[in-house]
Amino acid sequence: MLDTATDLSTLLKNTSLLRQDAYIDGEWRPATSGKRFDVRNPARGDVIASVADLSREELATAIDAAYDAQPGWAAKTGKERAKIMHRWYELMMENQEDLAILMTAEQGKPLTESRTEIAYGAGFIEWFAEEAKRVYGETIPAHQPNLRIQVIKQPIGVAAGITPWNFPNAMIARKVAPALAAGCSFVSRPASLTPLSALAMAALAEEAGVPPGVFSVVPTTSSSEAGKEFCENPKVRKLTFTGSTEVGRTLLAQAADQVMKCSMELGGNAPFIVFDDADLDEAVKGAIACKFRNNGQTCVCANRIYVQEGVYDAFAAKLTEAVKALKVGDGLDDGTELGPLIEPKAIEKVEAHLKDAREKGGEVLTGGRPSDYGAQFYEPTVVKNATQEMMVAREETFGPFAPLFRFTDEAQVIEMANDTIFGLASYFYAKDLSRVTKVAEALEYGIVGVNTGIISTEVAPFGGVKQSGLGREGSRHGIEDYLEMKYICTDVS
Ligand SMILES: NC(=O)C1=CN([C@@H]2O[C@H](COP(=O)(O)OP(=O)(O)OC[C@H]3O[C@@H](n4cnc5c(N)ncnc54)[C@H](OP(=O)(O)O)[C@@H]3O)[C@@H](O)[C@H]2O)C=CC1
Ligand SMILES: O=C(O)[C@H](O)CS(=O)(=O)O
Repeated sequence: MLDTATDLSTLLKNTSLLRQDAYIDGEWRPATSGKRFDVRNPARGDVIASVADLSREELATAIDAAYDAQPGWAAKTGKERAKIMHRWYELMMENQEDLAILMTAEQGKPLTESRTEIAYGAGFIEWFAEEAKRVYGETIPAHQPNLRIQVIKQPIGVAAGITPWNFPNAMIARKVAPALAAGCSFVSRPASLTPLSALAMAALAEEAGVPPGVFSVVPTTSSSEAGKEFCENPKVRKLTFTGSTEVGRTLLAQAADQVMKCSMELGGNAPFIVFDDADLDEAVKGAIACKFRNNGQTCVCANRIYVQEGVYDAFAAKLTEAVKALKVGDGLDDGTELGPLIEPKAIEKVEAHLKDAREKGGEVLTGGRPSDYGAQFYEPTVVKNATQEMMVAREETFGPFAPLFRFTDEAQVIEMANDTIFGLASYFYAKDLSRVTKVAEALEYGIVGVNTGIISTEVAPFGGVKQSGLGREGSRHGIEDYLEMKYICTDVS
């Protein structure tokens, strides 16, 4: 259990990872105003840190530093950037346990999940360290004998990132890694609920030899001011955001004035489909992993579970039994599988979706109430007889609420699954090869998990279609969003 910043540092082997000042241009700085904001442990609500609360003007100084440092960073060879990034990766993994403790302390997820996220985030730094060496151009046979045509790729310049509280390390790593690999500099504004992970990443980047100004972390509670500075400052050429579609729309509108290149990883409403030829035990395991990872607080969590008529009752019974066995508790305690939700409004959203489902015919099979464990805890919940008319079919729950919908055939379930403005992740369990091929092609989503509930990896292109976002993160594609393509036409006559 945690109750003060002092307690948090006593849990760490490397206490230098607990940083509470901003990291700008290679220096650790308090806000000039002296303002600070509290970071609380969501399991008990106790204050565990007090972090510098920067002004918009101070964010501008970080952008100035990024602008000044970027040419020197881009002038290094890809191999030189890769060497520094590899060292950063190594330091993240050497400090994995302390980074995981910091993450669980501020975000609440079980330590096992925090450890996994640190490896996932570090994996992006390792992956893009290698990609730094492979930013290839091309030559094109010219349309006239006296001309030579080249295409080269160059870093876009200063990139700015705004990230959410649910993956406080990996969402930053997924952006800063391709940016630095491409030769860009990066200013990171973490969620005010979870700044400690970002600041610890900066401490390790500094130790790894990332030059001053190339990577800065600017905590502030003025999120809208941060967004405006990033969108309006002419030195920023790239905005990358992960969070809700609502905020994504705001940022895209703000970035339009400068025609700024944007990457958007936004909201989702993932369908999880169980066909009558599925392995039901495997489907239950996949549903548990997909629905309850991070306590349902991920944009790729199953939000709607569709089960074919012939196996509905059997699947509902098996899933309910497995959900009842999930252990709710403090993320720092061994064996915890479901930690707290991040803040009171998250509890309110789960309660709203449950109330609406009950009013529209839903029947609770397990859970359906806050947990006695503590104010921010909720019993994992399964509801049967869910319908498309319910709120959960339109909105992301972002919590431990699993609604079971019935369907009869492929055409019907594909229509229901695609009936949403979102298009990030989708999942289905089936064995028939023809069915698997046709359904995977028919689902209007950027990501399709087939007979698996976990799709997150740095090696694949992560991103959504429709109103779930723009661009892809991870994979060999992820670096393209931080590069500009230049076409050179030379008359050699
Ligand atoms: N596609 C994806 O990969 C992901 C999508 N999401 C989606 O985000 C939502 C939950 O995450 P949540 O963090 O609440 O999402 P929000 O969109 O509310 O917040 C995301 C980040 O944006 C900041 N922010 C909020 N308002 C503004 C603004 N006007 N201008 C600039 N920045 C702003 C927040 O700051 P602060 O919190 O300090 O106010 C936070 O750092 C869900 O809809 C979820 O699906 C979340 C994670 C990943
Ligand atoms: O914030 C999220 O939900 C992440 O994008 C999901 S994942 O990348 O960790 O799967």
